Amino acid sequence: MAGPGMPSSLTSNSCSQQAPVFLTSLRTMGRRAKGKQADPVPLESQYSSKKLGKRKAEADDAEEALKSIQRPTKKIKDLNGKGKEKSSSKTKSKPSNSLDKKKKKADIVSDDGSEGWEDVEDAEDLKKHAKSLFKGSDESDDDGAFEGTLDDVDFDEGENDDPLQGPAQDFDFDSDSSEEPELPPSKSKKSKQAERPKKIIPTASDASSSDDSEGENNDEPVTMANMATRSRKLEAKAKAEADFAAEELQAEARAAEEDDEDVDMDAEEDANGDMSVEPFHLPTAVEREEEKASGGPDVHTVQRRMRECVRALSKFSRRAEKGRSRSEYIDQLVADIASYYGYNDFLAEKLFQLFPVGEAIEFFEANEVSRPVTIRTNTLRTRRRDLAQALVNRGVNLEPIGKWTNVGLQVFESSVPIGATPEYLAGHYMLQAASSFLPVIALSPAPNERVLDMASAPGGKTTHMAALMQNTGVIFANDANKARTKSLTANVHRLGCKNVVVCSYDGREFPKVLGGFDRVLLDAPCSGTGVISKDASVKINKSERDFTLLSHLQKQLILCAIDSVNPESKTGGYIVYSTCSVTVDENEAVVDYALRKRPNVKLIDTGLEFGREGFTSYRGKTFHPSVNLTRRFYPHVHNMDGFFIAKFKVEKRSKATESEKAKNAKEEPVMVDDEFNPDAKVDLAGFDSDEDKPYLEEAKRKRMKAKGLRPPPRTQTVVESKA
Ligand SMILES: C[S@@+](CC[C@H](N)C(=O)[O-])C[C@H]1O[C@@H](n2cnc3c(N)ncnc32)[C@H](O)[C@@H]1O
Repeated sequence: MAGPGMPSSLTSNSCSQQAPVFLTSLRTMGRRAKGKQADPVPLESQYSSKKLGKRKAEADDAEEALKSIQRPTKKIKDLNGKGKEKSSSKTKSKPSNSLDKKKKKADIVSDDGSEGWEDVEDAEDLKKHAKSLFKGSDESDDDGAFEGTLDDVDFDEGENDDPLQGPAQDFDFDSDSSEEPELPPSKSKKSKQAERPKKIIPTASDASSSDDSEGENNDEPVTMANMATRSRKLEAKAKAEADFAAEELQAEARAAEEDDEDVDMDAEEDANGDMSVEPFHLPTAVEREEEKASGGPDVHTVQRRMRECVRALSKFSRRAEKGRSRSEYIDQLVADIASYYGYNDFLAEKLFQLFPVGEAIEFFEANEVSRPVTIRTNTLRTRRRDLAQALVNRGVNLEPIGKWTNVGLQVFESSVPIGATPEYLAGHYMLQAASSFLPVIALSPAPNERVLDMASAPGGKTTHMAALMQNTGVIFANDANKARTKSLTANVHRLGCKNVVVCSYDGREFPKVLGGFDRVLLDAPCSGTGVISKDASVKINKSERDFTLLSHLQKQLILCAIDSVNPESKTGGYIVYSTCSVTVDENEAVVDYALRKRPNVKLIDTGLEFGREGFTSYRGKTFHPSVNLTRRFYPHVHNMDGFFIAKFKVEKRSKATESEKAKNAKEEPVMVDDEFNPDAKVDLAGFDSDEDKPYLEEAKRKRMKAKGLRPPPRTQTVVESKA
C-alpha cells in the first residue's frame, strides 16, 4: 500500500521470518471462567498505596486472600452486596454475570481473538453467521478478514424481538468533539442502559461525578435526559452497598480473628460447617512426596491448605506451626497455587513473587475471569456518540469506558455479534482491549508526524495512531511475521487508514532500513503473562528459557527503537515501550537496560492518569530511580489485562554521549535472522549478553538439579534467589 514518503522497497513485504510463537494462536486450553466479565473494581484498590516488591505479610493482604480462596461450602457475600457465593475455579462455577440470564447473547471476539461471551443459546443462525464473520476480528490470528461486502450481511439478522432503542446522546460524550450539537432530550421507554452494571476502571473523577444526581426524584420516569444521571446514581448506590458489604466482611473477619484468639487457634470449620476438623498441619517434605506419589490431594485439601498458608504467613509468629519456616509455607502455597490454578511450578512462583502474599491470590483469581469487552471508536469514520447510538439501536448495551478515553466503549451485553455488525464491517470501530489503548495514549502521535510501529500486527494500535494523526503524516506499520501483516493490512483498510505503510522486517533491522522517526511504538513480543485470562496456555508453556530469550529480544528491539528516533524532531523524539506481560524481566529490566546503554534517552511520565509505578528494585536488583515513571496495570486492580508502559524522550547525543557510543560501539544494532522462537538459536552477536550470564548459569544449575545431577560450582555472582 502506498503512503506519503514511502520508499518503493517497502511496498512489498521484505521479511520472510518464521512465525514467532505467538501466544494467542495457542488456544488449546479451556477457560474456566469463560463468559464472565469480572466484577467492576475500583481504580487503585487498597493496594495502591503499598510499596510493591517486598513480601510483606500484612494482615490486609491475608484478608483479601481469604476472600478469594473460598471455603467449599461457606457462603461469602461478594462486594456487590448480593450475597452470592463466590466459588473456586476447580470445584464450582464462577459467579455469573446477572446479565447473562435474560437475553440471548452473541459471540463476542476481542481483538486478541478471544471470545468474550458465551454463544447465543438458541440462535444458531446468529452463531453460524458470527463464526464466519469473526475470522477477520481485529486481533484474531486468522489471517483472512471478512471478504464479503456489506451486502453479504443480513442487516436485520441482529435485530431481536425487542430491540433496544435507548439513545446514546445522554452519555458523557462531550469529549468526543466540541463541535457536536446538543441533541434535544427526547422521550423513550426505559432503556436497558439504566440497568447496566457498574463501569469498569472508574477514575476518581467518575466516582465524584455521581454526586451531581443528589436530590433527584427516583420515581420520576426514565427519560433520555435523565438516564445517564440516574445511572450514575444507581452506580453510587451500588458502590455504597458494596462498601457496606465490604465493611460487613471486614467485621466478620475481625470477629473471626478475635475468635481465633479465644478458642484453639487451629480449630477450623470443615466443609460441612463442623468445628471439629483437625487442626491444620503443614505437610513435611516427606509427606509432600507421599502425597504426590498417591496422586495429589483433593481440591478441598488444597483450598484449605492455601487458606491456612496465607493466614499463617500473615501472622507468622502466632499462626505458624512451631519449628516450621516461612519458606516452607511459601513453598507449599506456591505448589498449591500451581496445582489449583493449573500453572507450571516455575511460572506460579515467578508470578507469586510479584505481589504480597494476599494480593498474589487476587491476581491468580483475576486470571480466571474474562476482562470486559471493549471497543474503540474509529474517529476516522464516525464519532463515539453516533457509534453508540447505532449500536444501542441494534441491541447493544454499552457505555463509555471512563474519562481517561474519549473513544472507548464498554460492551455489557449484545443481542448481535459485536464483531460482525454493519458498523464493524464499515470500520466504525475496533474490538480492542482497554489496556491496549494506553500505549497509544502515552505515545500521543500528532498529525503530520513520521511514526514507526515496530511490532504492529494486527494493527489495533496502528489504526488508533492513524486516527489520532487524522490520516496525515505517515506510520510505518511493521511486523516480522509476514502472515500476521495480512490481518494488519485488512484492518488498515477496514478502518480507512490512509497514512499507513505496512512492512515486514525483523524489528532489529531498524534503523538500518529506515530511521529518523518522530515517534516509535514498540509493543514488544512478550510472554503474555498479562493476558492469561485470554490465553490460558501461557500457564503451562512458559519456561525460564523463554523469559531469558524474550528479555534478550526485547532488549535488542528497544535499542533499535531508540536508534530509529530522530532526536532533533521538532514535535516528537519519543518512544513508548509496552508489553502485555507483568514480569520484571520483560519490563523494568528491559527499560533499565536501555537507559544504561543509551545515555541520550530518559524516562518521562507516561501521562496516564492511573497505573501503578514500575519497580525500582526487585529481588536484589536495583533499577534507575526514574523507572518509577513506568506504569503497571493489573487485572485484579484495574480490571484490565496486565500491561506495562514506559515512555522515553530521546535527546541529542552530546559529546559525552558520543564517547559513550564509542564505548558501546559493539552493540550497534545487528541484522539478526532469527525471530523469537524458544527453540531457535538467537544470534546475539554484538549484543551485550554478559549481564544475563549469571541468570543463564543459574537456570542451568537448576535444570541440572532437577535432573538429579550435581551442578558445577557458581562462577559468577548470582542474583539472590527467593527471599
Ligand atoms: C504484542 S504483538 C503486537 C500487537 C500490535 N501492536 C497491536 O496492537 O495489534 C507483538 C508482535 O510482534 C511481532 N514480532 C515478533 N518478533 C518480532 C521482531 N523481531 N520484530 C518485529 N516484530 C516482531 C509478532 O509477530 C507480533 O505480531
